Amino acid sequence: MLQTFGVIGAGVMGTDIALDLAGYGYKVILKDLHEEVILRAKEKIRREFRVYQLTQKHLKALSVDELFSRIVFTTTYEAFEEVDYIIENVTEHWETKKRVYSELREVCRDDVYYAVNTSCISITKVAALMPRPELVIGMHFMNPVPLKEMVEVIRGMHTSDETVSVAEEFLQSCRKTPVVVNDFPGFVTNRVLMLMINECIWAVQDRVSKPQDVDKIFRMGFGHKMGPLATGDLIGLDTILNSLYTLYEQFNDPKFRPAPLLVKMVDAGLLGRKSGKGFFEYTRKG
Ligand SMILES: NC(=O)c1ccc[n+]([C@@H]2O[C@H](COP(=O)([O-])OP(=O)(O)OC[C@H]3O[C@@H](n4cnc5c(N)ncnc54)[C@H](O)[C@@H]3O)[C@@H](O)[C@H]2O)c1
Repeated sequence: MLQTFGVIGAGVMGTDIALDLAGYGYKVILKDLHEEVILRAKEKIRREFRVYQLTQKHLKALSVDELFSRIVFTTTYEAFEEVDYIIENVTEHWETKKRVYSELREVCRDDVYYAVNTSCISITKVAALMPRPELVIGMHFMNPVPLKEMVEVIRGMHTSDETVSVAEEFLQSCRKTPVVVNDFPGFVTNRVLMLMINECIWAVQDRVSKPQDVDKIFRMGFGHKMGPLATGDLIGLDTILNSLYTLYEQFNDPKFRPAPLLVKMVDAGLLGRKSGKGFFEYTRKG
């Protein structure tokens, strides 16, 4: 039975996943590189827990202390021999992910499952780094995790049927709906979403329209809950850029070339919500 989850990376996704899993009674070890990131993660989980409690029935009866008693915050791999399942959420950058998997294979038991939370990186390529590639699967959570029911589950070339079943059962235990797809650049979600966000950025760059109006067209014209540029800010513009580079390289297709305005914004540190400013401004970072 899966009891303890190692959640690697305490950024936008890792913090929400730790909160969500702990809310469903799982023990979580949340690891990032630096103490300051861990402190920010604690603060974010505490803040967001109160917000999610308003709408999530299962969180209403839980106190913040109970939630925190289920999460170990750390910058080391010390307790990782007790981990049954890894959910990896480090930066969308191949060399960064590669380093993390080379560390995990040294510290985790042989029977541990690995869920790669990635926007576009190949699950098959990550699995090739591991001694048992059949235990590696893609788990593309939607943001914000506690509010989004659908999870795109990606079957790598070597992912076993048992690994898929275990992933589906675990997600259902957290009231998620898994949709299983095959490993291909960007899967279904980001093959389409990244193109759409990028094309909207090109439209702003070409002065066709302002960010507010681009998003208004999608919200009011197409009934989207959130416009593409606000979605880009929510995801993180650095993650959008890295995803576009990956799609561009893997498909070898110029339709994925990032808009120079996106590159410039990332260079300037305008990353969206996590930095306080992207296409729109936010009163609080994170
Ligand atoms: N942001 C989204 O909306 C979203 C949605 C679905 C999937 N994803 C994917 O999830 C992954 C994480 O995205 P994010 O938005 O949380 O990124 P982020 O930049 O907010 O956080 C990444 C975290 O990883 C940490 N990290 C880097 N190297 C590490 C290491 N060696 N060990 C431990 N931690 C390390 C960083 O310090 C940072 O805190 C990416 O692959 C991304 O493509 C993101």
